[in-house]
Amino acid sequence: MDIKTITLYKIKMPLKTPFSTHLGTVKDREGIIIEVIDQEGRKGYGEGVAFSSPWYTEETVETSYYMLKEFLIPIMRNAEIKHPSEAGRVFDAFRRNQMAKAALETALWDLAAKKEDISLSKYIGGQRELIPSGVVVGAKTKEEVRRQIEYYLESGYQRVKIKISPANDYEFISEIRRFYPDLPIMADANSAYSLDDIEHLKRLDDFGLLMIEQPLEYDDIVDHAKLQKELKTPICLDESIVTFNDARRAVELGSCKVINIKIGRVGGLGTAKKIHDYCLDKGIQVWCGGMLEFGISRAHNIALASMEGFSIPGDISASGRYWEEDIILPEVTVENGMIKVPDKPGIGYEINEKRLNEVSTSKECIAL
Ligand SMILES: O=C(O)CCC(=O)c1ccccc1C(=O)O
Ligand SMILES: [Mg+2]
Repeated sequence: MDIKTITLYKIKMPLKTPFSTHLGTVKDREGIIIEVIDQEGRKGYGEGVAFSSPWYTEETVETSYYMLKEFLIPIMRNAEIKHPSEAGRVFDAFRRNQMAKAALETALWDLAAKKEDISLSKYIGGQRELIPSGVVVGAKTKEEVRRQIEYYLESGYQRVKIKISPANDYEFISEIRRFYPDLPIMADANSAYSLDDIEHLKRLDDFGLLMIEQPLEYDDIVDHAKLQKELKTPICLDESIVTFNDARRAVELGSCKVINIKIGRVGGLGTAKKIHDYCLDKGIQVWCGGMLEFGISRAHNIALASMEGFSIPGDISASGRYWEEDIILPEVTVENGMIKVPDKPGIGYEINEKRLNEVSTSKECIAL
């Protein structure tokens, strides 16, 4: 792809409001921004979505940075990648580290679409011009949950996801149902339950949740299959799906009825597309997950969610949901619950250079 240089930025930005799950609270978001430049001066952007500590997956900002610098960028010197769809196979010479791989791979997709002078959405076969948006509430009290939901509904969001655990699930969801009997809600447990909680989880069936996300262990597909047989509420897998074969096996086992696709978690847009195509064929619903991301990953998510199978509103909210000022221009906005898919080349957003520099804690340019 004639790459000349790859620049890695580490950035850090405070969230507008802290985001809590039963696993902890995120106040400041650190991440990696990648800029690839080709011989003709075209620029492609990717974002590393690992967190500062390994609470969601085993990767961190520092481990993905290390992987990028020591292995993924060096292997590009020998591999001669002609199209971004080949990058996944090249990077799979190294085990896992999906978020590091996705950060670089998505930058190549942006660049390749820009070379063809079409939007990334069109480039990957997306069809939607508008995508439905959803918002996630990660709050500590039911009052906070109610206040946030009221605010987001006024802002036009039409689907709400709530973070739950055995300590607050019934309290939070019954409170929401009391005020919003018909609101489409989903609940994300981030592995807060075990099979011992089957009776407890059955009580949630009465609330008519769209789905419950990742109730059991982060690497499980066997116990989820047992649980799905007992629950009316559809199970959606997030953490358990890290590769295409994870998705295939989970579907074959009946571990879930829905899959949350995150580009970072599955190692890139190539695998994300492949999981989408497979699920569309098998009648498994998919939607696009979120990682409290900055604008570049948000833009990649929008392109992905423009594909046919993404019929359920994803965790793709406006830039302003998390940031005082994002690193892209224009920022992502939500109108009547929908996000407009950009039609400009590549990800379709410009980089807000001033903001990027303001929030950068380091910058390193590597020649290829
Ligand atoms: O709005 C978003 O970006 C996020 C949502 C979210 O639920 C999440 C945020 C950070 C880590 C994991 C998850 C998750 O989907 O489990
Ligand atoms: Mg989740």
